[in-house]
Amino acid sequence: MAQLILNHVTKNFGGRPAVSDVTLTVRKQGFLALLGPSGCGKTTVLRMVAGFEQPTDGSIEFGERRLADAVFSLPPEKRNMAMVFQSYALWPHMSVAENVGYPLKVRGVSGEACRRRVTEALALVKLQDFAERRPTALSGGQRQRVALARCLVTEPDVVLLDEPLANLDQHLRKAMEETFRVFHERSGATMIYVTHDQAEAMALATDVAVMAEGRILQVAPPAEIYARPEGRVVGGLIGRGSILRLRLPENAGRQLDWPLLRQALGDGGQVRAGPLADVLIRPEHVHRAADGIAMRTVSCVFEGERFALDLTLSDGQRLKAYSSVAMAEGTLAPFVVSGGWRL
Ligand SMILES: Nc1ncnc2c1ncn2[C@@H]1O[C@H](COP(=O)(O)OP(=O)(O)OP(=O)(O)O)[C@@H](O)[C@H]1O
Repeated sequence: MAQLILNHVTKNFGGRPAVSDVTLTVRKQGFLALLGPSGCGKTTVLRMVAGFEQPTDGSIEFGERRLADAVFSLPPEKRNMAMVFQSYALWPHMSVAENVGYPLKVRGVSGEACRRRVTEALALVKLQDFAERRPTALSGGQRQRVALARCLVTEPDVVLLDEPLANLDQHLRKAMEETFRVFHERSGATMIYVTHDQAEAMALATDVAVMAEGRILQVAPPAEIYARPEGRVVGGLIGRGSILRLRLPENAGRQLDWPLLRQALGDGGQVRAGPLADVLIRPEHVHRAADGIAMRTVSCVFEGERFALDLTLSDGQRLKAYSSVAMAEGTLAPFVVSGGWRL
């Protein structure tokens, strides 16, 4: 299977750019999550890949094959791709098996071959016992699994998922994430998954691309983008944390350790001369310890497995932390910050 490549792709609607100069390679059999705030152009990227929109500029290739550019666009049905929407788009008058088999019927596959592929696809999403039901007699999660099975049955090269879990509750989303993971492993398809839920993106993807205002800001594997985000927007969007304005020594690297942070965070900031920088601090790097810097607890919220603290520094900046024990609001206590990342 080939790589999917977007090469300086731009899409304007009525002269206004929805997508600007996007260059992106989705490695073969990769699972790319496209993440970003509402209106940043995620769906437009997906629709251009699927063939429902044509780029205003740039090109889209699948391996050696050009799918689209400003003057040419291969029709969607010739791209061997499948798209899954948040609305499921199932036919209510057909049974689950008929819904799943429909794309095969359109392609002229019938009889035993069709039945076998439908059974296999339903087994993959664990719905083999629901073949004769109507979609209306299924839960939201089951309907989404039917939509996945229908997409899988044609063995597409690329699967495009547009916020497929947006209509499901938190518990079901977790269960469906597992289904997507298995689906990706077994199908071997290249997948692009649009979401504005960063936790979902991190849990599922082999690579995360962050978009804002029509542009790609960073593409990296989940652990990499979490540890080393580029800039305030990505740093603020991925994971939890606080972005502080700190004065750092001229020669500071990007990965900041406690001795350096102690100087930068110390009463009023002991580093006087260096430039001001945005520093991302993850809550799991803030611990209560006797040799730390005094911080005041503003709020303490029980989150089940731990407490989430909101702390203030002496200069008024806020810092998030986790704690295994409750802290009374207003308490002044010493905390160590074991790591930070200069954005
Ligand atoms: N057919 C269209 N005609 C005009 N403008 C459009 C069209 N489709 C999208 N846009 C505009 O392009 C921009 C990007 O929209 P898009 O749907 O790609 O964003 P998104 O990141 O998927 O948002 P959301 O997360 O809310 O679905 C928006 O400003 C939107 O209003």
